[in-house]
Amino acid sequence: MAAEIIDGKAIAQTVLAKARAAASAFTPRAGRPPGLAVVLVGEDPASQVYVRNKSREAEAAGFRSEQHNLPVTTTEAELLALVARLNADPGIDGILVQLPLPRTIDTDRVLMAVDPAKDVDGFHPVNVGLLGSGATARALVPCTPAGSLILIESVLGPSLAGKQAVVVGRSNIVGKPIAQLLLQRDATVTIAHSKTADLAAVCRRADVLVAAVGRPEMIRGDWIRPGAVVVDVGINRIPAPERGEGRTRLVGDVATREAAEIARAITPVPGGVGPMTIALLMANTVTAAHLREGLPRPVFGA
Ligand SMILES: NC(=O)C1=CN([C@@H]2O[C@H](COP(=O)(O)OP(=O)(O)OC[C@H]3O[C@@H](n4cnc5c(N)ncnc54)[C@H](OP(=O)(O)O)[C@@H]3O)[C@@H](O)[C@H]2O)C=CC1
Ligand SMILES: Nc1nc(=O)c2c([nH]1)NC[C@@H]1CN(c3ccc(C(=O)N[C@@H](CCC(=O)O)C(=O)O)cc3)C=[N+]21
Repeated sequence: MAAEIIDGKAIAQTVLAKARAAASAFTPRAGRPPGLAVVLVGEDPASQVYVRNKSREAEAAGFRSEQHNLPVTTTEAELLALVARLNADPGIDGILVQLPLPRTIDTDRVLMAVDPAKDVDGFHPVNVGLLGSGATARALVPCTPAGSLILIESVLGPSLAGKQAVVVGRSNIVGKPIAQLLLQRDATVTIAHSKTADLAAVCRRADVLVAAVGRPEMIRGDWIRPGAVVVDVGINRIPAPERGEGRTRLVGDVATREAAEIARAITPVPGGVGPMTIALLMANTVTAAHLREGLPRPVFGA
């Protein structure tokens, strides 16, 4: 039996509709729209595409939207000065510094300089700590993990009690926060990584399998537990000579076609987690705006 293909694009649209509605109720109450500033250092073409999509969505949601494109030669001091200016701007609720930053810049120092109340990526240690201690009512939760959870919820509902969840990948921006969210929903969580022995066997235990590795189609069909829900966070651009000379295509970390023979449900790439990430950025910006104005936190889940 073929798996349900979880439609991340459609579910992202429902989140975006809620974010737009919350923004249009917020604007007259606060006397200003929610504001989002996206900062890009350098000219990585993939980052340019993502940043442009983020700014476009922010405008469609009725936000004040700023995009700051800085040259690759920008110093850490210059970037910190921009962050300080955005922190001090009362009309800016969300600050996103696109990663990766050039190697000449200390990423942690920049992420720690963002006002935690404006940290719509959820990368500041204050928000990491709030998430880890279960204080999610006040935390800004990272976009990709929050979006992944909504996709899981669309199949299994809010409770993961009794389920085994396996997250492959332990990065601070994806793997670890996803594991925290799954734990909070009462899943029994395993975090696997490059030093894990017999990864295939670990994955085979998963009722919920999240792949956040960055290795094209590494996770094969026979690693999937029959009936599992599979979330493929990976975004890998690989050569696609069948599409013509020099062409490429996007694939995830899971061999989707193989896995779909075994799984209950699976997210596609593209059209799965990626669109959710952008939608949750808009949701987090509206949330930050409400919290900063002392208004009740809006709800964006399924
Ligand atoms: N859809 C979206 O919106 C987003 C997608 N992504 C994508 O998700 C993927 C992961 O991103 P990110 O977390 O930032 O990546 P990182 O490179 O920071 O982390 C990758 C993780 O995978 C682990 N890993 C690497 N190779 C293996 C292996 N052979 N077996 C098991 N584990 C392995 C690493 O282990 P170790 O810690 O031991 O090195 C590490 O924990 C990428 O493809 C990225 O493009 C990222 C952000 C958003
Ligand atoms: N501070 C910061 N925050 C981030 O959230 C962040 C970041 N830095 N750096 C890079 C990663 C990657 N990321 C993606 C967002 C959207 C898609 C997305 O929309 N993907 C589409 C396809 C897009 C395409 O065709 O290229 C999809 O999967 O359907 C993908 C990846 C956010 N990231």
